[in-house]
Amino acid sequence: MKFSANLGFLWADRPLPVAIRAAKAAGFDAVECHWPYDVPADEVRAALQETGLSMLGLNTRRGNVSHGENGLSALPGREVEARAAIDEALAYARVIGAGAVHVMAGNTSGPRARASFVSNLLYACEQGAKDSITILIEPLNPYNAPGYFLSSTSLAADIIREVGRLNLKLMFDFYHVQIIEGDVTRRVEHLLPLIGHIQIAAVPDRGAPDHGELDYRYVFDRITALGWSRPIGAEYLPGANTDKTLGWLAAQKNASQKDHSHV
Ligand SMILES: O=C(O)[C@@H](O)C(=O)CO
Ligand SMILES: [Mg+2]
Repeated sequence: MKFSANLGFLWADRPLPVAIRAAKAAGFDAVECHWPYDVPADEVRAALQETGLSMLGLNTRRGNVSHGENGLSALPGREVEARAAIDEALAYARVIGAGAVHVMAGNTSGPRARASFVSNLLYACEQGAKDSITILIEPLNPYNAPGYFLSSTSLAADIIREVGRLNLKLMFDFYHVQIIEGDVTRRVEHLLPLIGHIQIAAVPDRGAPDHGELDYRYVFDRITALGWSRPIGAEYLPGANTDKTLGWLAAQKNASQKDHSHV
């Protein structure tokens, strides 16, 4: 199995280029991030080139975070800002060679919000398709993201079908999906054709994926059996020292080496 370090959480205590090097040293196969915009894209690209890691994805800006905003793309009347955030994310992704942009919906609800989201996603898909960039949408649970528009995988699947673009995909974060809906391994199987990226964390504390109510050894076996071979995003809260939380990664790497030596 392959894993991507989410540098929004892992090694978040250091500048992004340094965190990229730490992920390489720890044995990750790729990296991903949340909002890299304070760091010049050239510096990130240089660290990626030096380590040979790919940045899988990044998020659009959330808007006015101090006022509780958590994305702009489903907010009626905010289309100009939403599209500027999409343009900014796509431009950054192009410079660093990132394959995906997560378009954040925001805190809202109702039919006008849905229409705004669909229209902004169509825009994002059209712009992203020029450089083969995938657009991701991610349901977030109500504890971490109260009032977030995209509140379930079924709503996400409906919207993906309505937008009808091949480069619009679901970000299936086991942490959120377990809290929102449960039944995670049946759900990942059912939604597989729509899924563009998978993320993991322990539930309910969002720590390393080695404890809590989900047994990730079982989850990893199921995902592998379904044919998923792309890196899985480790998006968990490591506390003060990320390097001390990586026992689960070493265990997975050892297990895959043993599987290969038996072939
Ligand atoms: O799960 C999350 O919170 C993230 O994947 C994210 O991109 C938005 O907060
Ligand atoms: Mg996530």
